[in-house]
Amino acid sequence: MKVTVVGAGAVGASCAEYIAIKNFASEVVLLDIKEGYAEGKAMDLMQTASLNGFDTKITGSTSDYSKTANSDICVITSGIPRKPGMTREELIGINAGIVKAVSADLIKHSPETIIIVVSNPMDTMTYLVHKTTGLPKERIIGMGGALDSARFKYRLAEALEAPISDVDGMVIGGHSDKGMVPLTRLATRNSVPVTAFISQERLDQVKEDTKVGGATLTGLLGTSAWYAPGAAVSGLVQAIACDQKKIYPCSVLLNGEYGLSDLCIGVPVVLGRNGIEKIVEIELNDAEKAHMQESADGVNATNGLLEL
Ligand SMILES: NC(=O)C1=CN([C@@H]2O[C@H](COP(=O)(O)OP(=O)(O)OC[C@H]3O[C@@H](n4cnc5c(N)ncnc54)[C@H](O)[C@@H]3O)[C@@H](O)[C@H]2O)C=CC1
Ligand SMILES: O=C([O-])CC(=O)C(=O)O
Repeated sequence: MKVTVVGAGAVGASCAEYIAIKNFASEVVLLDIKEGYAEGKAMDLMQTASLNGFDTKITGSTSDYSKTANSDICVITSGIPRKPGMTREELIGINAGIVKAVSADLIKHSPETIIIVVSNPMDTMTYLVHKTTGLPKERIIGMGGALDSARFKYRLAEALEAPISDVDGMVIGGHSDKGMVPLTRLATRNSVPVTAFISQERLDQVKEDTKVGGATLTGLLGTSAWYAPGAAVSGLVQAIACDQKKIYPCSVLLNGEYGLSDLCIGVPVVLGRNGIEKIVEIELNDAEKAHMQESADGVNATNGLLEL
């Protein structure tokens, strides 16, 4: 199993590290445009192999896509991150050109690959990859919901004063400060609805804290987060590589599911060796449907800024 990660910055390197530590891939190629940077990150990570007990071979490349040839999975993290006070959508001007060029270079050398898009604004970048590569829709996956759901569970556990392993919940919708739809109605603590333990008011606070999870970290760090994003990507990569058939909310091209078409937005999917093996349709209530439609309107507005 060969995995390429484009962008050896904060998220790309974290993602490569978690993939390696989980020890399921034979090879990870890190590629970056900055001379020597990916090679340096790869060497540093390889020097953790004997300490962390993995056999994955990590190599680096400066813009040489021949090194990525025949990758089973390619992850795109190249592009600029936001700074405090910015929205993800403001990154479109620079990141669209990068994502378009990178995805074209990747499929030239790995025509059968599955692409995972991370660069922001992620739902729109995922849509761009669909529009410009023509890869089958099962093989283009945007990562956002896995991360947002992890943050939701963190906030739920905090509010419930419960261990995170006792908590389950999912965030669908767009990966944006306003567009996320944390499904509080379906969140549980060990199969018991969380509303049995906390007030609606506290749950609403959990929902709001989840939606601004990325912005909160950007305010604290001065740039956006990387540990949980890297871990979330590694989860998707592992689900595909190991044919786990796990359900993760991912940004995928919809064709009528959830009453939406011609956009990529977060919905639960089954991930396996073929990429997106099934889109899971949950029965939403009226408020959730309205929130999902608002979220889709936001994603469509950003998609409208693309020069296709
Ligand atoms: N979807 C999600 O949940 C998340 C998305 N992100 C996004 O991921 C992206 C990367 O974030 P960070 O790693 O923190 O940024 P970073 O600045 O640390 O790393 C980005 C890397 O991309 C490289 N790069 C730029 N243009 C390139 C090109 N044409 N080819 C190859 N490499 C190129 C840069 O040299 C840099 O090393 C940002 O757009 C950020 O908003 C970050 C966290 C979560
Ligand atoms: O907040 C950002 O800009 C990066 C990101 O998508 C996240 O951490 O959720």
